[in-house]
Amino acid sequence: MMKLAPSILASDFSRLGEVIKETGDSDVDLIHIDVMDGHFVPNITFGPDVIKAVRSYTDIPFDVHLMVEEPDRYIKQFVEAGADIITVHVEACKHLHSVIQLIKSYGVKVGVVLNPATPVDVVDPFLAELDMVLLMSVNPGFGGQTFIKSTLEKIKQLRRKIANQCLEVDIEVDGGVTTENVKEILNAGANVIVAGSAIYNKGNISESVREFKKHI
Ligand SMILES: O=C(CO)[C@@H](O)[C@H](O)COP(=O)(O)O
Repeated sequence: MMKLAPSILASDFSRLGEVIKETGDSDVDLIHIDVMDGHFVPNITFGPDVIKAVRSYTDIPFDVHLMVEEPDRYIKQFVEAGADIITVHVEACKHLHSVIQLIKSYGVKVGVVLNPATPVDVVDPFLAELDMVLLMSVNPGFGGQTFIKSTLEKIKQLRRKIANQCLEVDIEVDGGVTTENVKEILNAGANVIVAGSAIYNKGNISESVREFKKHI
């Protein structure tokens, strides 16, 4: 089952509440929220207070992608703000397994994120403990970049690992996904698609979602 997670990074921040409502009222499965700290990535976005402020605008699950150094310092705040799934970068955690355990201890879903240069094998020791692996298909920090093609091979490798262990771990792909390449990404084995510019740069959100889904 393919899931669509629009990334609000590309949306109009001056009307964030309405954007969340309009997105939630469209045919989407998750709302992808990019949290950037200006250290792990060279950009700054929003923190838990902003997420808390918009949480009541929809019931659609919030998929919170922490591009933050040592994210364990903030997990509790993001859970309290209303995150349903929290993903952390393997490159940003000093003690990755303890961060996974910490997130699970709050009863929310957990995922790890791999940058384009990080090999898929890093998930081997704890794949069975995860709900999702997010493969970045651009270097994190900004929307509107071009999809890195080598991600397709990483998706296939990861799908094989998940199938070999008979697990039900989602593979999410984030960065440069468009109506032109989404089919190839799904065929490689991804089942959760993040799309920012492809959804929010075209005016009406529901129409963009409907149009995007025609290509799946
Ligand atoms: O996390 C990130 C960027 O760091 C992504 O979520 C982007 O926001 C995706 O945007 P598009 O590439 O779809 O415009």
